[in-house]
Amino acid sequence: MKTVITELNWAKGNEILTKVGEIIYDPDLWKKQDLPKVIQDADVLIVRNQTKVTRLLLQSAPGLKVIGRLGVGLDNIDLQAVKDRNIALVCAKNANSISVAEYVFAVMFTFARHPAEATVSVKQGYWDRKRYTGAEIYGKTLGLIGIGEIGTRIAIRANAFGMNIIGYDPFLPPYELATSDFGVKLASLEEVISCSDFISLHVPLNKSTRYLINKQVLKLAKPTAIIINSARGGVIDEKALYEALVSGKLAGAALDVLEREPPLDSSLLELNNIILTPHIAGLTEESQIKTSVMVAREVIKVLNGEPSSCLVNM
Ligand SMILES: NC(=O)C1=CN([C@@H]2O[C@H](COP(=O)(O)OP(=O)(O)OC[C@H]3O[C@@H](n4cnc5c(N)ncnc54)[C@H](O)[C@@H]3O)[C@@H](O)[C@H]2O)C=CC1
Ligand SMILES: O=C(O)CCC(=O)C(=O)O
Repeated sequence: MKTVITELNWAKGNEILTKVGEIIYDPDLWKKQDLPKVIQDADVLIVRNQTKVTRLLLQSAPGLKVIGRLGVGLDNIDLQAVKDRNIALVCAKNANSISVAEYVFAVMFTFARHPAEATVSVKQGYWDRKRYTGAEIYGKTLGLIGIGEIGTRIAIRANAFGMNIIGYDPFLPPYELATSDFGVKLASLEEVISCSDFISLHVPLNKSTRYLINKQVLKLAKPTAIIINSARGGVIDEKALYEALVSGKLAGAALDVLEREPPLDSSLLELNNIILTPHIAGLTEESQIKTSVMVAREVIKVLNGEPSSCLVNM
């Protein structure tokens, strides 16, 4: 069995795969011209979010049986092409949800208390306590757009901090709501945007969510609101976001994901009321060990014809 891993993976997962066959592991392979050649005799292809798994790329791997996704977002994979070829697709369901949830709290607290900025000012010799008067997140309203694996984990934690939680997710199966179990009051997109102090996005990027947060929607937000995007870049219209942040219609944004990664010359880079991180919300040591082991084990299960709870239904 030959497995090709085209992006960064943690050693534990690679060790499991090495025991059952040959592995080619090159964290930069996703951007190399010879990618199609390297995968031509592969049985398994393991990717993260940068490899573009197109119909054309799949054509260069006629014997491909399984694709493993070291994460959960599937927007870099042509799902129809995978289905047409009858290739199994497994993802690391849940493995990075806690890490993303904790990232959301990291940025909410950063906006509420400004620890990094205050550190800079102390190092510069200031002791300006009034300037760094913060705000509590207790009693504030958190609006969740998408209440799946990540959204629910955020809700559980937000409850512990005494936040009010509202959420928009039109695709939740009725039995799951029971979101009251997580303290989420369901509302329309418009209500969530207009009532929230913090708005956090947790939807996949697809046709229904591209530019879900656009100029019209942003107009509804409180001028004091902070928007957090750790889902996918295309979920927010970045031009509209820039205008809202510059004109004071929105107080701030934290973006872990962008339409173009890295952003290079984006006007968002000029802003002071923004936190920008390089797609690391789900990237912790713990989540990545879990991810690498989960994908390796589930890929092997699929190859052995055993059921896998990480198989993507297509
Ligand atoms: N920045 C990072 O490092 C990471 C980013 N992600 C992103 O977060 C996304 C969500 O991850 P999970 O919570 O694990 O996925 P999930 O599939 O468990 O939850 C997604 C939720 O979004 C809802 N949804 C779908 N379309 C919607 C729409 N138009 N409006 C409102 N809700 C909608 C679904 O019903 C579902 O409940 C991933 O697809 C991925 O793109 C995930 C992990 C790490
Ligand atoms: O794939 C990655 O490296 C980041 C995690 C992510 O975005 C995802 O799981 O969808």
